[in-house]
Amino acid sequence: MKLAAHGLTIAKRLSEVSLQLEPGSITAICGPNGAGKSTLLEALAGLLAPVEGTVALDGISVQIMAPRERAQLLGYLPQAHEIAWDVPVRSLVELGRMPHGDSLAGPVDAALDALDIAHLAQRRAQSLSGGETARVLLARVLAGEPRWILADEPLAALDIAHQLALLRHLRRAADKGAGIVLVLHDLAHAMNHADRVIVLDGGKLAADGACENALDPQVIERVWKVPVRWIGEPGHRALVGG
Ligand SMILES: Nc1ncnc2c1ncn2[C@@H]1O[C@H](COP(=O)(O)OP(=O)(O)OP(=O)(O)O)[C@@H](O)[C@H]1O
Repeated sequence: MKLAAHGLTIAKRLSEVSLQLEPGSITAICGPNGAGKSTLLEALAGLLAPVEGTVALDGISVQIMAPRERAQLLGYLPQAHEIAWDVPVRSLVELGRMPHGDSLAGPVDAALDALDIAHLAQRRAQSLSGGETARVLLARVLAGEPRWILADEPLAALDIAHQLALLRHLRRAADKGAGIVLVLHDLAHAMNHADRVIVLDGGKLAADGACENALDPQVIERVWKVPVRWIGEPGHRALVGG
């Protein structure tokens, strides 16, 4: 099930972005602040109407899909990690099952385990730390077992151990056929863990391809305006100032 954007234009935010995303892989969307990353992700999730262009899942516009069907297929984690309801963590994660009309224990337990929050299941949601909140909201997305996971900065509030555990989990989901699309500021995580990187700059595609090419130091210097170089081995690279 392919997710494709065609000539996607959103006034002053995105300009003629076209791309086809493949299931079974991890795609990172990178770019400086204000480049349009969250806008692109929201549009891919069908939550933002484009001025021009289309977003389609296997040729069917995500805009015209019934919200319930769309939510079964596309799991979206927004950038703002806020929980409005002070309900127990487990109930919140169970909300991820809403598109399916059930609260099946299997996927809920799997999501709690994947995000290492099973021990928090009975805690009130608003008593959690920032990183715990982020993991709970991501667990809600995973509990819905969507075909696509679209997550805006899912690693931002997480410590390094939970970042790496989440990346391993997303890789396993991709290996089982899910399409994973992550907005990432950490270019080293993108380099080491994505199959493909899309670089946005000023609402336009600045690079799109294999990590080594899309995050070439020349691209980074052009887009982020900082001289850098990669050190370390493939899969374990670190970015340092050039
Ligand atoms: N609702 C909105 N109405 C008008 N402009 C918006 C709106 N939301 C975002 N923008 C603008 O669109 C541009 C792209 O925003 P977007 O949030 O997609 O960027 P981003 O790449 O995700 O940035 P960041 O790294 O800072 O999160 C920015 O200039 C932003 O100010």
